[in-house]
Amino acid sequence: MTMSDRVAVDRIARAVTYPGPGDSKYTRGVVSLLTGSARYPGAALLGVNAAARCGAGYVRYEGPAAARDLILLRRPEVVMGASLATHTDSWVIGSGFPSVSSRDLGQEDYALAVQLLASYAGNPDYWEGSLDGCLADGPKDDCKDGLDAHPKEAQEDRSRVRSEGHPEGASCPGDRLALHNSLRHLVKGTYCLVDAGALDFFAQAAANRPLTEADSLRHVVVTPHAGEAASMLTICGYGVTRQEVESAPRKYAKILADELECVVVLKGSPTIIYDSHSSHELLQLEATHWLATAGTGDVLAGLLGALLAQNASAMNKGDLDTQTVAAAGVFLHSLAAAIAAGDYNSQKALLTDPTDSRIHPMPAGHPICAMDVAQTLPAAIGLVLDSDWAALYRQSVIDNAAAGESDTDLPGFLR
Ligand SMILES: NC(=O)C1=CN([C@@H]2O[C@H](COP(=O)(O)OP(=O)(O)OC[C@H]3O[C@@H](n4cnc5c(N)ncnc54)[C@H](OP(=O)(O)O)[C@@H]3O)[C@@H](O)[C@H]2O)[C@@H](O)CC1
Ligand SMILES: Nc1ncnc2c1ncn2[C@@H]1O[C@H](COP(=O)(O)OP(=O)(O)O)[C@@H](O)[C@H]1O
Repeated sequence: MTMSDRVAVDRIARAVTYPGPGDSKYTRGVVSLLTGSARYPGAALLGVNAAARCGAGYVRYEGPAAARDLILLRRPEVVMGASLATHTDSWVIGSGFPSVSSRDLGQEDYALAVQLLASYAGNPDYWEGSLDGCLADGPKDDCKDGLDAHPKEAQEDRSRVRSEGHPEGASCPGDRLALHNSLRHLVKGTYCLVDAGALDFFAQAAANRPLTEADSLRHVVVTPHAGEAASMLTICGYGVTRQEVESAPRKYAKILADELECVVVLKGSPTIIYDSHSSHELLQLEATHWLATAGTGDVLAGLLGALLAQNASAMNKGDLDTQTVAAAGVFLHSLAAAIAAGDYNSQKALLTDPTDSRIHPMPAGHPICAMDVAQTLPAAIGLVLDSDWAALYRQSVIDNAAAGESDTDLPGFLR
């Protein structure tokens, strides 16, 4: 039976965190975005902007020169270059891709995309067929910093990937097996947000996965809109149109999540966040409709990637689940849009109980563009951190510390 709940601040506050004195840029979440294309460089800027503005410790970018130039002008804090060899807690793949093809992405980014997507799809062998005819060089060697922040085992995996390179560099079967194993291991401790032009490739790899590999899918969140969900469902063997998904989004979010065994964020109004592992459905009903404008999905992808990175260690310890983190991203996206648009109805509905009859209609705001949503993310995060629910959560952290844990884990303001 499907359990259903509204996405509300009490549910998601746990995934929105303060930095503490023990934090560094590495512990606050390293997110790597493989996004944008010569055709859609703007999508890359929107995603890195969102990731940087919502508190990731470190944002890396990999993509075409047009997007890199644009990003460096607007967000100089973003570090250029990301590969299998670099330390990362999460990947964002696909916003601004027309498709996953060497023609659209260039050979190196194509090779990186297929290896990552196939591995996260629980089908690490799938990339071999996809790379046929693509003469990829070894992974880029220009981004080795940050390795010390990960455990020794993961460092060894990255070193192996570096020295053995892409599949073409690993010619004998033993090398390939070792590389496969390293890729499998790398994707297990990290998270992946799959969006836009990477969704079909991911669905294809996941639909053909061997049953033994389903675990890596637990680390994946996919963010289709109705048209993209219809295409993914068709790949999974359901002949579904966009109109059918739009008319029954809850039904199709569940089918897609169950097929792929990952968290599905089916975007629209409402947005549905479905987790096949818990059979739990979360609904975001109160987003301002000013959000319906080009590029806001790219902002959501960057924001979700950053939240996955920030919460990776809590999720790996089992203290937090991927669906809650995904719901936190959708909530913050809606709240940031409501703030940007001056839509006080939406803001109040998000932060209080919408069935409360004391809520009176208020100004419904004005148009926004996607970059405005990225700009107001810090304010949205501040509101969540100031909410009663965040206070309650902080109190539970204090109580746990008082029950025997060291207070060095507490953020400074709590000690
Ligand atoms: N600034 C940038 O760089 C931006 C880059 N972006 C990037 O662009 C890429 C493409 O993503 P996307 O979502 O724009 O197009 P996609 O899903 O391929 O649909 C294509 C066609 O499907 C139709 N159609 C779909 N939905 C419909 C509907 N509800 N109602 C009616 N028709 C609908 C419609 O075609 P029609 O049916 O009219 O022939 C439409 O032309 C992706 O990588 C994304 O990240 C964008 O984020 C924007 C900002
Ligand atoms: N009518 C609406 N009301 C509220 N939010 C909406 C509405 N329509 C779309 N959205 C939201 O806007 C965003 C659009 O994302 P997407 O379709 O991927 O656009 P793009 O690819 O142009 O970035 C999603 O977060 C979606 O949930």
